[in-house]
Amino acid sequence: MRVGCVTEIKKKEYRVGLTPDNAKSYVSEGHEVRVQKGAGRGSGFADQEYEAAGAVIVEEARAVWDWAEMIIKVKEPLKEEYQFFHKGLILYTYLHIAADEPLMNALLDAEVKGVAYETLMEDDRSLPLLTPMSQIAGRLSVQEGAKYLEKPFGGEGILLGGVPGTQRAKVVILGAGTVGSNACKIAVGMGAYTTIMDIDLMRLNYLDDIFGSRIQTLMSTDGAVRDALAGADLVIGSVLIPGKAAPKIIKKEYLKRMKPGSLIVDVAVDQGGCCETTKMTYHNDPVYEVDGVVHYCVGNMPGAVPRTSTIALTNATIGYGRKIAEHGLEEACRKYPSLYSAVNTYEGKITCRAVAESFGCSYVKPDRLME
Ligand SMILES: NC(=O)C1=CN([C@@H]2O[C@H](COP(=O)(O)OP(=O)(O)OC[C@H]3O[C@@H](n4cnc5c(N)ncnc54)[C@H](O)[C@@H]3O)[C@@H](O)[C@H]2O)C=CC1
Ligand SMILES: CC(=O)C(=O)O
Repeated sequence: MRVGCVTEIKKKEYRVGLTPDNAKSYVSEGHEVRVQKGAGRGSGFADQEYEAAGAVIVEEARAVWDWAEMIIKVKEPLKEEYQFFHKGLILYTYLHIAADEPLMNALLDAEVKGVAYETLMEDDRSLPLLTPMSQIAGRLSVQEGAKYLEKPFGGEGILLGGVPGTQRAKVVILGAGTVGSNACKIAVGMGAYTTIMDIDLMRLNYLDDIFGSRIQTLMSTDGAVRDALAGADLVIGSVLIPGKAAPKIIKKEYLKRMKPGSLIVDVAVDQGGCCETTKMTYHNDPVYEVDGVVHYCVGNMPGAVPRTSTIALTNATIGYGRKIAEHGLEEACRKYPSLYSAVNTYEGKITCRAVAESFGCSYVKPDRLME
């Protein structure tokens, strides 16, 4: 298969979809690999390393997109990239279509086979291609939260762990999955008074077993969320219903009950955000204020630590990518059926139920189209 990797063009995105080691794996299995010049630089990988691995470096993005049968990326394509879509192209990347109708339409119009990292679900309901970035974003959410609670950065000026004789900061984490549990680990480690909420009691049981009395677990109901926000210094939004737009569990009216200078880090912004006042921000200008509450809503948080993130992401994506390259998407799905869950668009149809439900559109099971 002809496998291509392009430079990410999202603002301050330094990750890359393919490392030189990954390129070597594809080449050694008989595939051809093209990489856009400089694609790996932000993650510390030089063009020469890709060449040594057997990849061909080309100057222009178009020379990769037009040639490739499969493009391996990190972030959802931006509007400038839609012109490169072509029929039958396998696009293996984060797509987050439920929050991006123009992208959905562009993929359907061009009949791209959109294989989304974030919806690939294994039999045990794990999300192996989302997990590594969620681990990173969860840990970063508290790190960034600590920074933007500092007065010079617009926050209320509270230290997460406090010092003897002062109040610790109150951290409320909404969603106890991968982002939430990683945020919890760091918040507890920094000495914050930490509450974590979910609708899944099993997740709360699990975290209670791990952290014991160092955390407060709470069932996430509308009233409990509203009350928890009232005393919070740092709120982390980490809810997910895979493939769907995030539920808006932080209502605008609740902000009025929050402390001036408190902070919401809405990690779920890539699925549209779990707060009614969330708007996507970027690393170069990550925060804004609504009703005195600071919002941090960066949709590519792991892009801030690209060396760690690229390696963590590609450790997970390479295995499925090699299966697709070896067998083609259709045969790979038949042999490894969990791959069907990643196919969001195919032959101009939406093939992910949750995405279709988010837009009230019809949905076709991908295996029916691939018969
Ligand atoms: N902004 C960024 O850079 C990044 C964003 N993310 C996003 O973070 C979000 C969370 O991802 P993961 O932790 O991996 O998902 P996950 O599936 O591991 O956890 C989500 C949790 O949310 C819970 N949940 C669903 N509805 C809820 C509600 N109404 N109240 C409370 N909890 C609720 C679920 O039960 C689940 O435990 C996703 O949208 C993901 O795409 C992930 C990585 C980077
Ligand atoms: C999950 C995702 O969209 C990211 O890591 O940027």
